[in-house]
This record gives sequence, structure tokens and C-alpha cells, in this order.
Amino acid sequence: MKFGVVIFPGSNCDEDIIHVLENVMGQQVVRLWHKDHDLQGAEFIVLPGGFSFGDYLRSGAIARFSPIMQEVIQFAAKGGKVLGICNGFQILTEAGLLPGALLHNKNRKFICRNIHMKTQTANSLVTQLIDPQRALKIPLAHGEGNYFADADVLKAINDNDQVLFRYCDEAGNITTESNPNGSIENIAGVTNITRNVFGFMPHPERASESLVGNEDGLAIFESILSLAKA
Ligand SMILES: NC(=O)CC[C@H](N)C(=O)O
Repeated sequence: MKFGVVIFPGSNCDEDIIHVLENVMGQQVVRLWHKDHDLQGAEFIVLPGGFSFGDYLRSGAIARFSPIMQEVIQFAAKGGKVLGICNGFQILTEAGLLPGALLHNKNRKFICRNIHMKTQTANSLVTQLIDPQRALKIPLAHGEGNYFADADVLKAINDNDQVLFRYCDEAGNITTESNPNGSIENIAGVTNITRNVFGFMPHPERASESLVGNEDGLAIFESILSLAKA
């Protein structure tokens, strides 16, 4: 499959995701500069993690206005697949492509450590192959990852099965103690109502090779690539 990875000023996980897609998953990747208007025929768009525009104002609030986002919004409206990881997730909520918002972590500190998370739905491209009982160990690295949605939005995303992942402990229990950043109902990632836009805060691209000591992130990329094989 041909992936397009968007690079914003301040992106810093772009080469990590490109490495995994190209060298681990054997896919074609085109680099898309944020000022471009051409998605270069990419079939799947990824907004990577990082500190776009220095996180000024709010993480993702400025990147959301980059020229390429007009194309990404149109691509998504036609059913195109878009994934945002960490800062990418923040940009997608700012752009209104995903519900909710990412607030400052509850403890007001930048958190950089492994967490565990469990998928909540088999009805999504990014989670369909993941064992729902499995607690995936995935690196977390953010200052604004505290997922928030107001009561109506929260009810809608639960009713419509839009929660992709919740933070849990190593044994898979979803508890207050296993919530690293204060996210409402331990939500780590969501999809949109039409199930073609995906976002989550943890970084599977940093945990997809035995070389780095953790391959739990592969489950997500294998799930996505089942689209190519379908
Ligand atoms: N790793 C990231 O993408 C970080 C996202 C954002 N800069 C934050 O700190 O919340």
C-alpha cells in the first residue's frame, strides 16, 4: 500500500513511522510537506508525532491550518484512511476530523514511559486483528494527552463503538491507577463515526522491532495492512 506521511515543522516521529512502514512492513511511503497540496496518490495518510509549530497555542492548533490539511480533510470526507499518532491525533481533533480534545496531562508534566492499552473494538481497520484480551505495552511521550469529551460526545462515541483503545494495567484491568494522564474513561484513542479516521496518543512505531526490545506495536500495523491484502 502507498502511505503518505505528512511532515510539519516540528514533527519528530516522521522518520520512525516511515522506517516501520518501509523497512519493517515493506510498504511504499511518500513524504508530504505540510505546505503541499498534493497527496501524491497516497492511499493512507499518516500524521506523525512531534511538536508541530512548537506546540504553541495548543498542540496541533496551528498545524491544523497547514495547507495540506485542506487536502487531508477532503480525502477523509471521501472515505480516505487517515491515522494520527500523538501530535497527529491532536491535529485531527483540532481539525474536527476526530471527536474530543487533548488537554494538558492531569499532573501537568510531560510523560515519557511505557503504558499498557487494550483495544475496545474489533470493528476498525487499526484494531481488527488485535486480541481484545491482550494488554499491549506501548511507549507514551506527551504533555497534552489527557483525552476529554463532553457528556454528549462521550455518550456518542461509546454508543457508536468509536473507542479504539483504553489505558489498562499489565494484566489488562482498566483502572484509575492505569490511567497515565487523566484521560476521561481511560480513553487512549478513537475513530470517527464513519470509521476511516483514527487517532491515539501512544507510539506503536517505537515498539515494532525486536531490535528495540518490543514488538507489541506491530499488531496495529498488521491490522492496517490487512486492508492491502483484502
Ligand atoms: N510525541 C508527541 O507527538 C508529543 C505531542 C505533543 N507535542 C505533546 O507533548 O503533547
